[in-house]
Amino acid sequence: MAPLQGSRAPTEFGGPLGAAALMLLLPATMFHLLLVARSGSARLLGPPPYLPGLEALWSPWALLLCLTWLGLQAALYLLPARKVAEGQELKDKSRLRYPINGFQALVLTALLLGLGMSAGLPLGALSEMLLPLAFAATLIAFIFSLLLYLKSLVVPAFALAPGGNSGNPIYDFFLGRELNPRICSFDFKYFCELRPGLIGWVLINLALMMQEAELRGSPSLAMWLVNGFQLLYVGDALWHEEAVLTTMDIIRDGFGFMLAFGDLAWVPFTYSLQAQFLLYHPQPLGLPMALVICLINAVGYYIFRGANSQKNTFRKNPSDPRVADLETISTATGRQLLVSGWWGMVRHPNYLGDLIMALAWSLPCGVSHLLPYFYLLYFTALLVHREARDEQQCLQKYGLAWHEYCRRVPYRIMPYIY
Ligand SMILES: NC(=O)C1=CN([C@@H]2O[C@H](COP(=O)(O)OP(=O)(O)OC[C@H]3O[C@@H](n4cnc5c(N)ncnc54)[C@H](OP(=O)(O)O)[C@@H]3O)[C@@H](O)[C@H]2O)C=CC1
Ligand SMILES: CC(C)CCC[C@@H](C)[C@H]1CC=C2C3=C(CC[C@@]21C)[C@@]1(C)CC[C@H](O)C(C)(C)[C@@H]1CC3
Repeated sequence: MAPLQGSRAPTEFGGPLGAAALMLLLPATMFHLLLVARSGSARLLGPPPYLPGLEALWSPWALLLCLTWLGLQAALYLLPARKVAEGQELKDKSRLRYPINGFQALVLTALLLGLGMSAGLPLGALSEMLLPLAFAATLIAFIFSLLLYLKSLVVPAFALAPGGNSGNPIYDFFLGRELNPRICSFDFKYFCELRPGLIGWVLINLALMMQEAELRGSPSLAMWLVNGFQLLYVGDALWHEEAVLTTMDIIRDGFGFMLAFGDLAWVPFTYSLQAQFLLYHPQPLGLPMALVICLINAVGYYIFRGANSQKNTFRKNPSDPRVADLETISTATGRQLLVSGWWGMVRHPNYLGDLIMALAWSLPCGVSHLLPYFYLLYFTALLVHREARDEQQCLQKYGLAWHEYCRRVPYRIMPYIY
């Protein structure tokens, strides 16, 4: 077993007790949302319409379907890539290599699906299987996290994540002990972060749209908007796949239950909540309102993409002409911090853009129910918490220079508000 030297006190996410609570609360919330979305009243805050028995949750076919999906995405991951990118420098000064072929996986999945559907594959039927599929995905995430935890016990200390190496098994199981678990060149965390869950999310959305077309003759305008916006988001993530290599999930967090469940179950089954709601609760949406919502999504996307690309370009090459004129602060580490452009507006402009898009994804569902706004509420909490975690890390990394950045750019996410 790897020694626990350098282990940190388990303080994030409320320590071991918080981690244990989240491991129960997150799957329970996901099942609550799935049940409520199809109920007549669709009340986010009320009790679930019924408690499903094991026969409604467990289906060997659903498990087989989930495993086939993971197998297909793993096979697409292993195909030759247009580029192989290097990750950030690790503790032992080495850099891992990652295939950049996520967008190719999305296109190939769409082609395979098109072929399947033209041969009579009833994609809409997937919408009837969401409960057993979510159960199977949760089961897979639990077993997978357990295997990852066991694997982490035999790796050298330098391979452990700074946060999930506290010595408390519950906390470490939740946060993840090993930073970059791999078998040969297959990187489990990088694979799960971007492919099965994100592509699965748009697949579920499409299935819900097909089902709506079957029930009502054609998909509603609201369903088109939700599908279009979220496809753009997923397509964008896979197109800019390399950028994920600098996120805290890849650089700092281990791969444990939080990310395994988040990637494989939470993302596909809760991020598709608006489309689930629309299938069972059709909402009228006029063209002028639809145009306003498209504009809100475009503004959000413009800020999100602009901010993320500006930082990535700057981090890759500060003398790139697109960022060379921006004002910066020097830090003791040799790295610089941007203080003008998007990063001079607030300290997390990318979060602001992401939140504006989240609003645009809920608005097509009208304002009669709170349920479709769950994503916006959850995402606000996630990003506020994430911002606090990142702030702490930047303070540790950059010290006085970070204080100076906070002085120059006082707002975190929303100008003049937060
Ligand atoms: N849809 C979803 O569920 C989720 C989406 N996201 C999205 O993922 C994206 C990535 O988010 P995340 O990884 O949290 O954080 P960021 O992309 O904001 O990265 C934060 C890092 O950027 C660097 N940085 C911060 N300020 C500056 C500056 N002024 N100049 C230069 N570099 C700076 C620091 O790292 P360093 O200095 O080491 O480079 C810091 O640690 C966001 O767009 C977010 O909205 C995130 C979580 C969930
Ligand atoms: C289940 C818990 C509440 C927490 C789980 C969090 C995860 C669901 C998210 C952590 C960071 C994520 C990112 C994306 C998806 C959600 C998770 C995995 C992301 C891939 C979405 C698309 C974006 O363009 C991105 C910037 C690539 C995102 C990276 C972070």
